[in-house]
Amino acid sequence: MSKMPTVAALVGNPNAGKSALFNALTGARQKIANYPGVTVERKAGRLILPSGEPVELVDLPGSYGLEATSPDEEVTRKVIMGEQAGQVRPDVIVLVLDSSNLEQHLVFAQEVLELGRPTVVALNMVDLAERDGLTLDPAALEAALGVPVIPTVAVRRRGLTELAAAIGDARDKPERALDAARPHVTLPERRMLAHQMATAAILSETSRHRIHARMDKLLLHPWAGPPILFALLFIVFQAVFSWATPFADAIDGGVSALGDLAKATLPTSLLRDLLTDGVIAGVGSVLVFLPQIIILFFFILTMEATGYMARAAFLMDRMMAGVGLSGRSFIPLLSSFACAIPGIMATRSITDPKDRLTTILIAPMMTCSARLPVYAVIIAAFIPNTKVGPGIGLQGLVLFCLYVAGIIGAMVVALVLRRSVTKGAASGFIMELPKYQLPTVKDLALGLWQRAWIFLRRAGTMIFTVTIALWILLNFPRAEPGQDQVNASVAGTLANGLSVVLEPIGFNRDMSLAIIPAMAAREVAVSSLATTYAVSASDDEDQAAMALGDQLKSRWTLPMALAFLAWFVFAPQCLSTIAVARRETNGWKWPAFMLAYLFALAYAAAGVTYWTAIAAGLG
Ligand SMILES: Nc1nc2c(ncn2[C@@H]2O[C@H](COP(=O)(O)OP(=O)(O)OP(=O)(O)O)[C@@H](O)[C@H]2O)c(=O)[nH]1
Ligand SMILES: [Mg+2]
Repeated sequence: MSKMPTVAALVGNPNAGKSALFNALTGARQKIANYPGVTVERKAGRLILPSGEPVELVDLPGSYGLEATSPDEEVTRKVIMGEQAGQVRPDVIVLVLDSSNLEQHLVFAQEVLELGRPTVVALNMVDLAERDGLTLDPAALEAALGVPVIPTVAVRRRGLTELAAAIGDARDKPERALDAARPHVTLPERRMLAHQMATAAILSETSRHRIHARMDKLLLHPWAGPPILFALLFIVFQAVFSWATPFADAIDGGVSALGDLAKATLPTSLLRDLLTDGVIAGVGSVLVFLPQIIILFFFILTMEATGYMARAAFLMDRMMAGVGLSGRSFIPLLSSFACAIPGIMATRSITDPKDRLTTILIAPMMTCSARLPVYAVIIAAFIPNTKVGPGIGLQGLVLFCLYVAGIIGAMVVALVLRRSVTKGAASGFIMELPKYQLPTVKDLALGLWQRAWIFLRRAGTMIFTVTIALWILLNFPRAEPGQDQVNASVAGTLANGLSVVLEPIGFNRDMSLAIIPAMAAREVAVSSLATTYAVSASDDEDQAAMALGDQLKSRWTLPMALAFLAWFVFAPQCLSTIAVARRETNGWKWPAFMLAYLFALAYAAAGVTYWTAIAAGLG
């Protein structure tokens, strides 16, 4: 009797080791081509069973579920269902699981097994599980899954003969009958089941592995996990203020000493003013925030290195799903806390185009580190350094709230966008969780140094240039005697024009002036305020001696300051972000949309803040 050769397909999560198994099982007998109509590679090869019979083995792209979210996953689903052009339906499914990530891989495994097709499980990477201190019991897993489970180490060719034999046996078995009346299983239920099966399959475990598993149990707990994450972030923002103070004071002292030295040694001239009011006052006012930036990144890098960050993404997945996004958006959004540019670039890992677009559009609302100096200078000047509870400073609390305001704003916008301009179904998401690790001092120091260097380079180039340009625009044309220099200048004229629009939301001339150069880099808002006040006070020795914070206090009211903060939570301040958004979305349409909606939000937020504060009697 002649019949078609048996077809078996390798199915599993990404990185389960499917391709490694495929190579080991088929050796050089491979054919690579594209599936018709898509750019997904079709890899097929010949596997010889122990009986000598040939089997066509197909290597499929990794997948997290049968509800496909990317072209790759779509091919995998279609091949399994027998719907893919150019591929007959496989007779046997070889489900590849990573033993060291068993619980996560068992989620998709359940979906595949529910199809009731002849299936063999390759429990791959048992070497890695053992390295992590975990010994699994294939028999227990076999009992739980109801199909043969063969331990393998693809890269060392362990278990291959057994796997081939099991494929042959499975082919000869009838399809498993399924209970048709079984209710639909939800993703959380699958996760729960996966957890139970994975736990039951553990034969022995070292104490370290057990501790890590316990940590996961707590940190990833659906109720306990989010408050822990929240508390941790809260501590971070408290630390940004309280730890940085002595260092910031030292830098501040150094900068003013340098300014005094320049004033004392150089003859009075416009050039001396450029050096003291422009360069030293402007760049110095931004430099003061180096300690806070370093502290913020110390926490971010530590969370990454220890493996906690991926777990935070995992926790956030459910919340993100609530606004129509997935955990895949979490890492890009989190990177946007450093800077929206790498954040927007990181959205390339999001497979669904509408998910990706939404993530790009909301990324600028994550508080980037360049906004920290603006927040910090205003908070330090207007929010009293008092305690609102044991160990909780009001200043850190306000900073925390500003970050949260950005996040909530982003989530609301995502929700609205996903129901309107970027409508589409939400994609499920499961992520590999890295091992817990202690961060090495060397990596941490290197990471911090890189961040500090980026900040210093910006201060030395972009902020330096913009500050000088602004100083020139503030000093020319020269004022008549008795007239305010800033009002007479080009910059002042521009700002006075702009403040007609911004006055209703509480902005004065100097605030309007500050947000123009801040389009280059947000920190420049601080340096331009410093430069503006240095220029306008240079005739008055008493005023000139005042620190920026005192200047702000004497010229702004509390509602104005709060409105300025609210503006910076939402405003699309930096041109590089717009440029990256253009590049990543291939056109001006979406960046233009982003600019428009962010400006509208910023205007509304500042206005509401201002008038609420006035109504509350804060002014
Ligand atoms: N230590 C060890 N490494 C393995 C084993 N199997 C695969 N690997 C390695 O794991 C990595 C991922 O393996 P792949 O075969 O590319 O995984 P895949 O399932 O084809 O991944 P996708 O094609 O992305 O879905 C590679 O670096 C392999 O060398 C194993 O049993 N033990
Ligand atoms: Mg592969």
